[in-house]
Amino acid sequence: MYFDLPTTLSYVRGVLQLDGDAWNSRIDLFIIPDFVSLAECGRILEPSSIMLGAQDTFSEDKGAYTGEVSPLVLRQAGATIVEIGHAERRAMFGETDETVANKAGAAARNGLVPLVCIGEKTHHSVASAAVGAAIQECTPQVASVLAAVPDDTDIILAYEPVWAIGAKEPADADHVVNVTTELRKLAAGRKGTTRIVYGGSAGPGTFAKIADSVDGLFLGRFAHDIHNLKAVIQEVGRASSV
Ligand SMILES: O=C(CO)COP(=O)(O)O
Repeated sequence: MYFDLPTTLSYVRGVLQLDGDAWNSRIDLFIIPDFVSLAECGRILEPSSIMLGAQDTFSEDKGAYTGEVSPLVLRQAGATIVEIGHAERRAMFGETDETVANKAGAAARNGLVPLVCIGEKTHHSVASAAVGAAIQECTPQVASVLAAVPDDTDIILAYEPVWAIGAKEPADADHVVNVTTELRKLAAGRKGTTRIVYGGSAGPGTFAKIADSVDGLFLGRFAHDIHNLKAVIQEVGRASSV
């Protein structure tokens, strides 16, 4: 909800026009606009390989759930990804691990890639304690989702420590590496791909330091400026080609 409708559409057109060499075929880019803008964004992005996502979904496909948004309709409207359980949904709208898991199952049932946000609420000042506490808090968030989706579903886990969202700086690289390395083990042996992206004040310089343990970034405010977005994509391209 940072953008209004015209701003979203002009932003998406701008991303489409980014220089062709801003990213290479090894980088997947997704944009996740609000529900109302989604279908029009899909039409704009159609000629490109940029993926479209929704910011939430309901857990049922059809029925008496006035005001909710069906994962079936999201798929029909052009979404291929759906974000679930963002920290704001959990904090302000009462979403629990169970709600999130049900939504992830609904996304998978409809052929959408669930992009599930996980992350600890607070940050301990002692680094070693912070890692252990984060793993403890995130483990049930991940486990409940893995139990709710078929084993061959491709999923994305967005590790977003709540305290690092909307902050001045991203989480410390060592913290991200240590936590995501452990969380990745929970998905070992799955048939589907499990990608982990980092979010929370991510920007220039964030990816290179954590590239060994994460597959990408989930950019918020920093990406609102297309030039910033382009700079980060180029940086990710450099870091992932070495
Ligand atoms: O919540 C986020 C992405 O979902 C991160 O937002 P910021 O990068 O603005 O902190």
